[in-house]
Amino acid sequence: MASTVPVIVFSKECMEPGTKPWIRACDEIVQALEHHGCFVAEYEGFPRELRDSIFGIAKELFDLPHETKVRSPDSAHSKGYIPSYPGTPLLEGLNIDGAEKLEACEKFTALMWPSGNAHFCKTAHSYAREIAKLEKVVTRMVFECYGLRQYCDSHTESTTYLLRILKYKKPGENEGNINSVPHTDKTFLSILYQNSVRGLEVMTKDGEWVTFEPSPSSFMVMAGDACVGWSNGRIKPCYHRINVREDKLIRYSLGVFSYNTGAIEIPKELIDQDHPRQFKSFNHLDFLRFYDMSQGRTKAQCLIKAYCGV
Ligand SMILES: O=C(O)CCC(=O)C(=O)O
Ligand SMILES: [Fe+2]
Repeated sequence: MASTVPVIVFSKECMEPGTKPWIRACDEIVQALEHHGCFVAEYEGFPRELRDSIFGIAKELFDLPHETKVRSPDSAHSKGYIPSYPGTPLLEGLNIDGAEKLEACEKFTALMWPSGNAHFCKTAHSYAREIAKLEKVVTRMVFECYGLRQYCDSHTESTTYLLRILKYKKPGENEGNINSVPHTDKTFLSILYQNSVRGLEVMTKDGEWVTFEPSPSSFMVMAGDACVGWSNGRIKPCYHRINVREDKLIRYSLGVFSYNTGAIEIPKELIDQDHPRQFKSFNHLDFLRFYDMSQGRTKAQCLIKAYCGV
């Protein structure tokens, strides 16, 4: 039988800490992350105005001339402009680092539109904040499920978010489809949202590739390498790739990636006889520098063991 990725409904009640639906969701999320490294969040409260406007601002952004897009600061770990490369001619991406903060969105908008674009700025910022809110709920549920509520606030306070906006162009006559290298993200958690053009595939525990079925309220939540390390290996990394087969339309995808700006300690509560320590404590941003220095395809693999495994 084909594998499936668990779907978890985030109703209004379920987002209220301590309610029965909350407690049930905590359990389901940890089960999903331990087995598959991912789950689909059906986020019922995702605001309609964002559903209606988010892909419009993505289009507006990529429609800007190349000379404008390259103004985006090109810093480390794929945080600047990702132009279409010869190897991946159909992919283009732009990143807003710290997009949960209004100033970061304002700065980015001013670079792209020196005469201003308030609609872009407001929409990108509201989107990043909304998904950061969802990420915080998921994170708190994971901490609570493991009995680690006392560590959650300091973790959340030192979390920052990168908003990545991606465009996969339709292939021309003699161009093949897009098929990216399977990889894990170097994040704590990644939350992906996309338009109706399928393309995201995640590997389930049975080693099968499962295609994410997009819908206006569906988000793919994936564990990144930092979450694997923090959980002492209980949570699995999520291998994923992009395989766009629908060649008639443009695929837009938005990623909200969480990173911790401080040290990540492996909670002592997650280390016992059955789960001996697998990782040393690590600094997430130093881990990203290690990723930047790693070579070629090894970068795509789950690197946390190589970085701080014991
Ligand atoms: O296009 C997507 O939906 C995902 C892109 C991705 O995996 C990444 O940016 O790490
Ligand atoms: Fe990814």
